[in-house]
Amino acid sequence: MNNVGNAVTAARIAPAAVVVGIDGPSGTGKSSTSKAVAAKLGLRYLDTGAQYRAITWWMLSNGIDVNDAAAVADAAGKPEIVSGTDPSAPAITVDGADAAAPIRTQEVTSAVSAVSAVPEVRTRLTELQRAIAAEAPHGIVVEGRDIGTTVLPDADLKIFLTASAEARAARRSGELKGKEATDLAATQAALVKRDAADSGRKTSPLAKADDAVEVDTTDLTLDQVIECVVTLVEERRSGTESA
Ligand SMILES: Nc1ncnc2c1ncn2[C@@H]1O[C@H](COP(=O)(O)OP(=O)(O)OP(=O)(O)O)[C@@H](O)[C@H]1O
Ligand SMILES: Nc1ccn([C@H]2C[C@H](O)[C@@H](COP(=O)(O)O)O2)c(=O)n1
Repeated sequence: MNNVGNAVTAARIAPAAVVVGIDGPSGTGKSSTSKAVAAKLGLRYLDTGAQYRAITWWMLSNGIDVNDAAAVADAAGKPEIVSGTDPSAPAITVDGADAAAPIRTQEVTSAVSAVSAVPEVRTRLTELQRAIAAEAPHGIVVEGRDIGTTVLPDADLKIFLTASAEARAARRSGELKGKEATDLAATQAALVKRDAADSGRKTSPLAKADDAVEVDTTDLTLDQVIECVVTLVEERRSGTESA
């Protein structure tokens, strides 16, 4: 076969790039599911929550009052945030410094909803997220709170994960065991409070897109959720699913 023939065959065989948005409240399994689905399907992966955490960490490290929306807005353009998109080794740097560990502290978790509610922060990160998604050669799984509604409204597939507050708190407590005291009721209260703040803000709140597929993960294992999403992506790619 000549070069033109090879190129035509390759184009027929290679699946088109696919863009998947996965949203949902905290602890529903977005990160675990997104990473696994991306790895299985050879797609890139973007954790937009890590970006909101990174900008929050920068604000705290630079003495910005995170409850002063005007101060946060003024500083929103200053930090340089770089996200890796390898699902097996997600990375994030702020001004060249590795931010993977510091963005997971309780201090950042408590402050992130206030910083995320500032429109200038959202505009900046939304632009960054769209640019990263546009550059993914075979497609990408992007997880967050507003991917289906705002960041990538034309995504090929939108998933909205849910789970009961009890199940989510139990999952989180399992993660914390041995590291911090695990008070299930306090963990659940903190989750519910952060969800309320994220759902209640004016600019691109946590919400299910009208055309998203809702998956309740309360009684599903992580493997079952991953399998479900992989099947939905494959159906979407082959055009066999009902719209
Ligand atoms: N279906 C499931 N069954 C049991 N445990 C799960 C399930 N899905 C995820 N988990 C576990 O729950 C914890 C939270 O999952 P994960 O971090 O993926 O959630 P998330 O939605 O990304 O949370 P956040 O928005 O707070 O980052 C992890 O320890 C993960 O292993
Ligand atoms: N698209 C997004 C992603 C995240 N956020 C905010 C709201 C969350 O509470 C916070 C941390 O996210 P997590 O690491 O828990 O996924 O970031 C948002 O507003 N929009």
